[in-house]
Amino acid sequence: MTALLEAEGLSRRFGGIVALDGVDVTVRSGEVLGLIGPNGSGKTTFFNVVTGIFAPHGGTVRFAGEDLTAASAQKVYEKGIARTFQRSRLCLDLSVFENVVLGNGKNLDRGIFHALFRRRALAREMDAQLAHVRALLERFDPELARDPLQATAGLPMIQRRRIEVCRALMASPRLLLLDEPSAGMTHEETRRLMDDILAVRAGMSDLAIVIVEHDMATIERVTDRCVVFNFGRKVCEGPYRAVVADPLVQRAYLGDE
Ligand SMILES: Nc1ncnc2c1ncn2[C@@H]1O[C@H](COP(=O)(O)OP(=O)(O)OP(=O)(O)O)[C@@H](O)[C@H]1O
Repeated sequence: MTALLEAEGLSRRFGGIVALDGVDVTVRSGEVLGLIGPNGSGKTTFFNVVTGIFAPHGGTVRFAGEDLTAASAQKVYEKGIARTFQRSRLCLDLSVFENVVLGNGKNLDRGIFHALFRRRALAREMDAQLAHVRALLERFDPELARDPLQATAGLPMIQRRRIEVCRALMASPRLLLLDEPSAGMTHEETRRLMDDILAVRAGMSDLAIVIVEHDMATIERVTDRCVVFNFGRKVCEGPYRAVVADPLVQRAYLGDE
């Protein structure tokens, strides 16, 4: 598998806190990489720096051979990296369809004149979008696909997570970053969501996924490889079984005693 994302020596500080301290992380095309580590070890900061939310204070980010160091969030997204957030980012007043289609800004941004004077073309595009959203939702949950115009408020957490993942996939990314998808869900809901994500990914063989997750059963089940952070540094990488057996990783989680 070829390298899709190559982060080298990535650093980021917040005042006196060194959230990322020169980490090297490579993500290969088509793999599922688990990014794990104790609270505050820099996992979300890594996502934020890679996706252009925060500029790095050192190091480089290359994606598909292109330098994306300090690129804007919009550019990173256009180049094919999509993400979900730890806390739900849905607009609860909007419908399921509207929430998902927000992820397709790349293709819908035609400007006000298109909307005002090319009404028929716009209607055709909206119909195509609806069909696309429906097809995507169908792969996650036929229940959601049956009524994409239903309100998002009131849906259970697992449906909201599915909508967020669909929104990220609407951009047809090559790399999907999932930040604690199990947050706020039961073990059973997490298992079902991960089953869905893996099933969808089976039809997208080149899609690489990086998943930040505290639920180790999920990490063990879905990842090909793991990278472990502690205090902003990479302490270990390898298959799940090897990393959990590593004394440095055990010390990171359990302390020195
Ligand atoms: N915007 C910010 N401003 C100030 N400090 C921040 C900011 N973002 C992260 N930090 C700090 O950087 C360190 C790493 O945080 P980060 O959220 O990346 O860790 P994490 O591994 O994702 O943690 P968790 O598993 O709890 O989500 C922490 O000490 C955190 O308080």
